[in-house]
Amino acid sequence: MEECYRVTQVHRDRYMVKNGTEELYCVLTGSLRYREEYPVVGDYVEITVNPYGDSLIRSILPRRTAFYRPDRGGHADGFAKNLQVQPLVANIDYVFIITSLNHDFSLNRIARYASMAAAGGAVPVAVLTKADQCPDVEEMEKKTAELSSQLRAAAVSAYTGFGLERLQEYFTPGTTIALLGSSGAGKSTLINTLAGREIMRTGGIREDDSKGRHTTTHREMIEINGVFFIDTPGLRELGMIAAEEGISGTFSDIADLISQCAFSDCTHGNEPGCAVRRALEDGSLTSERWKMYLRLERENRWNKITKNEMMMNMAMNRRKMKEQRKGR
Ligand SMILES: Nc1nc2c(ncn2[C@@H]2O[C@H](COP(=O)(O)OP(=O)(O)OP(=O)(O)O)[C@@H](O)[C@H]2O)c(=O)[nH]1
Ligand SMILES: [Zn+2]
Repeated sequence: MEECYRVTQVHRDRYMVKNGTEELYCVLTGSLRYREEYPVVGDYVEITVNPYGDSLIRSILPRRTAFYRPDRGGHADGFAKNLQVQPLVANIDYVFIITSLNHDFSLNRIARYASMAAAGGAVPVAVLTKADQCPDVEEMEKKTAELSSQLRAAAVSAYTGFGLERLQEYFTPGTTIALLGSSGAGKSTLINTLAGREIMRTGGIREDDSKGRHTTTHREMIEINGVFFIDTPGLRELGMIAAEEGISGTFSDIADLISQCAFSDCTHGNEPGCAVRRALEDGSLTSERWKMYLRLERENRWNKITKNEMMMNMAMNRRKMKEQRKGR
């Protein structure tokens, strides 16, 4: 009997799938393994139910949207290509970028996550938590929304209930929401508040740096009143690396300008016919936005270099260890 299920958990080589209230463990068919097609949380899969043991995932249905692992350029070419197209979660409608309105707040990080979300086809929503700890909530929300026309922003407080009603529009049954945010941002508290009960364990926060401890218990996709929330370790481990494609999505205005520069390798310095400089001069591009674009681009490049260096260091260490073993 073949039926359509949704992947709720991914383990080393077993998958938890769910259909309504029925939950099953599955393994992959040989042909999926052969083609290296692996399901991710949120995927819809066709399975053959085995009442006596693990059921069998026969195929993965086409993904409507996905959130992709950020660009890992800098690795060997073939490897990098694989990583670039590797989805972390699938079939999500919204990505909630959860950032607390205390000193951990970073417009840069929100812009980066928003780029990645949009690149995979989902709508990014910046959920600014702990509004009760911030004196100028409206200002922060405005600044956030101004990052990109694709981005929405809502400041909330799970403690006072402030702003929570603004999230209601996302909670129509059948909607899937991926949660992104650093540890301590308030993901679990928000989910528990919405659910009206403790679904995820919340943790205290270290006073010194406002970074939380990793306290969320390992549940990858949970359903609250027909809405699916995805919170996977994969999403949690996301570094601050943004896909270049995503950056040019959020900064599509700047990408347009750059394409209009007279020289294709324009550095936007003193070249004649530089569309970026023209826009900066006539005020259609603010220097603030341009600087933010440059910073993101620089960090992206920096990440690549350090990744590359890291690989080289690892190779060197392996060689050293081998030599030491031989020496002994
Ligand atoms: N002032 C204030 N504190 C909050 C709010 N929401 C959560 N917190 C506190 O922030 C800390 C971290 O919250 P969590 O919900 O555990 O954060 P998390 O993002 O799930 O963290 P991890 O599970 O580590 O990823 C806890 O001490 C919460 O009590 C809020 O709206 N206002
Ligand atoms: Zn230029």
